[in-house]
Amino acid sequence: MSDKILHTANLSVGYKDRTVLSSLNLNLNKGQLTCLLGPNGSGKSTLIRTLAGIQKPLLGMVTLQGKSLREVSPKTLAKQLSLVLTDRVTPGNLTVYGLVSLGRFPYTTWMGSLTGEDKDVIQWALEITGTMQFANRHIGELSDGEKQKVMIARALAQQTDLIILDEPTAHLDSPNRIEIFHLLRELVSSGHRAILISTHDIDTAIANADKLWLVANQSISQGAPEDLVLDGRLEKAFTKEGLSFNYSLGRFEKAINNNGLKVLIKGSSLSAYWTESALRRAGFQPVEHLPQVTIEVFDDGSTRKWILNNQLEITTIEELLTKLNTYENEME
Ligand SMILES: Nc1ncnc2c1ncn2[C@@H]1O[C@H](COP(=O)(O)OP(=O)(O)OP(=O)(O)O)[C@@H](O)[C@H]1O
Repeated sequence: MSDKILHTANLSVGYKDRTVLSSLNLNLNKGQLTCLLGPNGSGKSTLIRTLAGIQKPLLGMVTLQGKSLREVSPKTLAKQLSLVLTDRVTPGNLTVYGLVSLGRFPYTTWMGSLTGEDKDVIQWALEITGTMQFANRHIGELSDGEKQKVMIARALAQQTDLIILDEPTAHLDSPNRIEIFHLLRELVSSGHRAILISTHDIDTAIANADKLWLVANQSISQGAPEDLVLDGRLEKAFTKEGLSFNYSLGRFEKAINNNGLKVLIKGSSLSAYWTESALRRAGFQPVEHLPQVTIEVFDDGSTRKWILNNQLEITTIEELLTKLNTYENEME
């Protein structure tokens, strides 16, 4: 049995008089969480709609479980692929339980009655997504984060090996975003599912995805996040957005024309990491050579201190930044 759940061959996607992405030879594999990253308007939703069979390819083809998507009946498709579209309006008068049970539609009879097995699956979907506690509430009464988890529960109730989510973490706060990514990781860890999500959350995607699909030059580069970081493809894809990738902190930052004080940070503890983060935010330049100021960071797990230019002892990052500002002003 192949590990490939979905495959595209020379696929082009777009609209009648406009190709958005082309030459796409992509794979979604079992046991993998893939994140689709790209700037606004680069074609993520267009690709997702094409992979889900909602929109026709302009060229090439999509293969799902070894069969061309064109030949898969709607009922079979619903047993193989579930789709979560963030901005789709969900009827507020449905209860959470009612919405999640809609996920069982490919399996129920024409009368739509739920069997014991259907009910077990719904129960599992509610439990794993942590939405059981509000099963009887109406969708309209939920927060965005809760609603998003319910939409994922509905997709899970559909029991498909492929789940595609278009921006599932848009509108969510940081803890909820992390929780959703954590849930998606748990879902792929069972080994038989593949999950594709499109997101603007680059840092969380780098930390959690097994693979990235990176929109660049009207096509897509794919690879492990770390490979795309190290060979510079990730940074290149976002340079137009005015972002630069900070390789030591592993995250994107707004590219600034930085003429701040050059600072050498000595130390490799967690405190050194956060010192660098604070210094960059404040406009100082962490450097390896020819510093104007040297900071030694000490951290033995219980006490932290910073020694500025081998003399001045400082106990908080806030105080350190104040001292560096004073130092910089004196030098001008
Ligand atoms: N129905 C349509 N007809 C023609 N062009 C369209 C249509 N829908 C979207 N487009 C265009 O296709 C391009 C890709 O749009 P798409 O929505 O796929 O991008 P996206 O990467 O999902 O964007 P975002 O991150 O902003 O959601 C855009 O230039 C958009 O204007």
